[in-house]
Formats: sequence, C-alpha cells, structure tokens
Amino acid sequence: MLRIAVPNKGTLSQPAAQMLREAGYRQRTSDRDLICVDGDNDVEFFYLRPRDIATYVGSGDLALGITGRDLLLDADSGAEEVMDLDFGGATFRFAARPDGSDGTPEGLAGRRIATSYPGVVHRHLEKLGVSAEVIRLDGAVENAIRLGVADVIADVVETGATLRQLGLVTVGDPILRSSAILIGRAGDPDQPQVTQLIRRLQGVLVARRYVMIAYDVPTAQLDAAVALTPGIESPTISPLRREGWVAVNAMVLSAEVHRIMDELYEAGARAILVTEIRASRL
Ligand SMILES: Nc1ncnc2c1ncn2[C@@H]1O[C@H](COP(=O)(O)OP(=O)(O)OP(=O)(O)O)[C@@H](O)[C@H]1O
Ligand SMILES: O=P(O)(O)OC[C@H]1O[C@H](OP(=O)(O)OP(=O)(O)O)[C@H](O)[C@@H]1O
Ligand SMILES: [Mg+2]
Repeated sequence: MLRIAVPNKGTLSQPAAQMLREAGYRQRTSDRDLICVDGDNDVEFFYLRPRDIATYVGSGDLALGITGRDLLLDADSGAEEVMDLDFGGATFRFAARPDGSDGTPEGLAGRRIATSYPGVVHRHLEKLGVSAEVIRLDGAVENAIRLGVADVIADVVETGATLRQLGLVTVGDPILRSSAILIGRAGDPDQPQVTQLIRRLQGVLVARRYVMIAYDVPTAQLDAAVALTPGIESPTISPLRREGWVAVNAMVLSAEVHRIMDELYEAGARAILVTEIRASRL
C-alpha cells in the first residue's frame, strides 16, 4: 500500500485534503484523525506536521508527501520536489523596522536574525557571503524584534498584513517563492500508484485552471475565432443545421475567459457558453 503524508494542521492542511478529494482519494472525516486508509486506491494517508513531512519522505518511510517548498528546503532531508500543486503560495523574506536596516541584504552583516527556517536562512546568507547570527524560534517571529531578541526576521509573507501590524518592512528581494508541492525521494523507482496519483493531481490542476468554451460562428469568421481559442491540442468544430455556421468547443484558461468572450463576440461568434471542468486527464 502506498503511504502518503498530508499536513494535519495549518495553512496547507485543508487545501491539500481538498485537492486529494478532487483527485478521487478518500480523506479523513475528522481533523483529529491521524491516518486514513483508502482501500479502493491502495493508498494510506498519514496526517503529519507540515514541517516533519520532508523528514519522513527523505528517510523513505513514506513514499510521497504534500508540504511547502520552503519547509522542504529548510529540512535538507534528501526528499525532492515532484510537482507544484498551485496553492499555499507565499514568499519567504527578510524584514526589519524601517530604521532597522539599510534595505540591502548585505547590510544584514553582524545582525541578529530570528527565524523558524534556520536552514534556508543559513544557506541564503552563505550564498550572499554575509555573516550574521541566526536565532531559531518556533513561530510568531515578527514579535522577536519588538521584544529585543533580534534586529531582523526572516519569515513567510503572504499578504504582508502581519508585517504591517508590527510596523515592519521587507528587506531586499524574496529569499524564495514557496507554494504547496508534492515531494518524493530522489531516485525512488516509480510505483504504478505513484504515477496514477501524479496524473490525477495534474488532472485536478488542469480542471482548476481551464474552462470549456462553446460558441457558434459563421464559417467566414471561423479562422479569426479559432485563433482566439486554439485549445490545447486542437478545438472541436461541429456542423450546425444553420447554413454557413459551425459550432466550436475548446479549453481556455479560466483567467482569460472574459477577455476571450468579448473578443469572440466582436469577431462574430454568438451563443458563447462557458462551463467548468470537474475533472480531466489530458
Ligand atoms: N499565510 C501563510 N501563513 C503561513 N504559512 C503559509 C501561508 N501561506 C502559505 N504558507 C505556507 O504554509 C507552510 C507553513 O505551514 P504552517 O504555518 O501550517 O506550518 P508551521 O508554521 O510550521 O506550523 P505551525 O504554525 O502550526 O506551528 C509553509 O510552506 C508556508 O510557506
Ligand atoms: O503575510 P501574512 O498574510 O500576514 O502571512 C504571514 C504570516 O502567517 C504565518 O504565520 P502562522 O499563522 O503560520 O504562525 P507562525 O508564525 O506561528 O507559524 C507567517 O509565519 C507569518 O506570520
Ligand atoms: Mg505557521
């Protein structure tokens, strides 16, 4: 049975379980369950702290896991990124009081930097050639500056609301861009259930990113319309009973669908309908 780690709490927990559900896997019914067996798919899910997941996967005790890219890099566990899951997006950055730094990463030399991600910070400072003291804290590191424990923090920034609340500003460019990822162990041979899980998750990503668009268009305007909706492989063109018209079906990026509908209408298309994709396998 394939064993997979899923975050049991925190920002990534609900969306990870939701994505697995959409991919057809059984998930726990209570937030307090720590295991869920999906016999139909021959998979067993283990609910673990997101920070520990890279350790379990790196050691080979679990075949795959869902965690954050920042947590994977911090752990230095031998696990590797298999695919980006496109949720839980955040940056990882330095921040300080507006007068607490000269705004450059080089200016961090000799300062005290508080973080829950010492691995990522040490490696980044090494790359910059900057020597500073790294203070490891478990969380809520933004408070460390006000409490006098550190001059600078390095932490996850999503909306920036936490930094603003404490009167802190970011220093330099993001150290890294994180999101939820599927991780595996470098060099592990592919089991059939692993390939199936990856294909199913890719199917969920496609279903989330794309919608189906259908419209009728005069044959004379077909080329212009199809140029707006080339689809992934090729759009489907079907005959209509009405002379001189055809119907077109294609996948388009959800983020672009309203612009495309406006342009199709301008190009002469009518009866333009958009539908969600519930699942996909390309
Ligand atoms: N707004 C956010 N706040 C915190 N983490 C976020 C946010 N957006 C995305 N993430 C990602 O979630 C992961 C951290 O999850 P979480 O906060 O649950 O773990 P943790 O901080 O180690 O645990 P906890 O805070 O429960 O002790 C990281 O990969 C982080 O990049
Ligand atoms: O930019 P924002 O949208 O404000 O989000 C970032 C904040 O959220 C996270 O905290 P979390 O809730 O995980 O608590 P923690 O610091 O204890 O991990 C992170 O550590 C930041 O504090
Ligand atoms: Mg947290």
